[in-house]
Amino acid sequence: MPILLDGKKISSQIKEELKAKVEELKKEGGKVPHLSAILVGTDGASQTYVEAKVKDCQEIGFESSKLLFDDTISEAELLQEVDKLNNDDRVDGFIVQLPLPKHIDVNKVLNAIKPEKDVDGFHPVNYGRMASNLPAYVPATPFGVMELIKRYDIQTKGKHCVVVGRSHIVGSPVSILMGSANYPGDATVTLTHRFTVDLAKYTKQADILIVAVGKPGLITADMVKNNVVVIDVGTTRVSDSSKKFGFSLKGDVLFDEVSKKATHITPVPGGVGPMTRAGLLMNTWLAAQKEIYGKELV
Ligand SMILES: Nc1nc(=O)c2c([nH]1)NC[C@@H]1CN(c3ccc(C(=O)N[C@@H](CCC(=O)O)C(=O)O)cc3)C=[N+]21
Repeated sequence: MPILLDGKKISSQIKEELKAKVEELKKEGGKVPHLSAILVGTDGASQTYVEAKVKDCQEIGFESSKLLFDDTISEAELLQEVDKLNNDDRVDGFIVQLPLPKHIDVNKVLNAIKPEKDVDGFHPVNYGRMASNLPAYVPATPFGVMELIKRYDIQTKGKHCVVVGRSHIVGSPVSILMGSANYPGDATVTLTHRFTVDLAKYTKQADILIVAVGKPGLITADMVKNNVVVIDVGTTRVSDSSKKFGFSLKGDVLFDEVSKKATHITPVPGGVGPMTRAGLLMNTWLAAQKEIYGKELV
């Protein structure tokens, strides 16, 4: 049986570590980190995620706040709210929960966030710094993937890492990080996406397979080789009447069959999802300590 990459356990460890740091900081009379979230509309998954973030903050002693807006809010009004948070000294970092309603230009909103407070790491300045191997906020999900690899001591140097999905939030940054001159990194990276012809041809070559598409069951056992490390970033809600809330979470990988060939694999739920939340907390800590931007000119 493969080793389960237990994101729930590792994220709890990270939260304990941050909690200890907050307690230390309080003793020294320092300012407690404050994370804020903007949520537009009533998308179920987004609400759940923002609630979870508030709970995480409470658990480790961070301050948090959420700003809720109707999905009729105009782009101009939302940009004003972003600016308020940019200029609010009490707030160390904030996120604008995605997706946004169609009438709002996502890039305009993300670009309006001060890079110093962009704890999601979605601003082009943070993306560019990350790609240049400069201090930057790494987006929460890529952070979670890297941290799982690190804490399970998985070797990446010289390995063939195949990434499926090229989103700006997961696939692209993960491919940059895995190919970078760091640990985790130093891998040979293949980035595949919706126009890749014969996906299986590539996934079969993977020593490390990272899948971030959002299509349940995309990766089957015949698409991987033996002894592969599998990281499944997909968390799609699929209706399931046997479940309390009427849905279950499904990854992009058919866990039961693929796990038979893997040395390490993430479960869904309980894999990358909780690590994403830990990544956001970590970035908020870095923002409050001014670790990324405080000590140099941007
Ligand atoms: N500005 C912004 N930043 C984000 O980071 C962001 C976003 N918008 N929009 C939506 C996606 C999705 N996302 C998840 C976070 C945690 C879990 C998570 O904790 N999942 C748990 C299960 C949670 C449950 O039971 O529903 C798990 O996989 O075990 C999942 C998905 C963050 N996102």
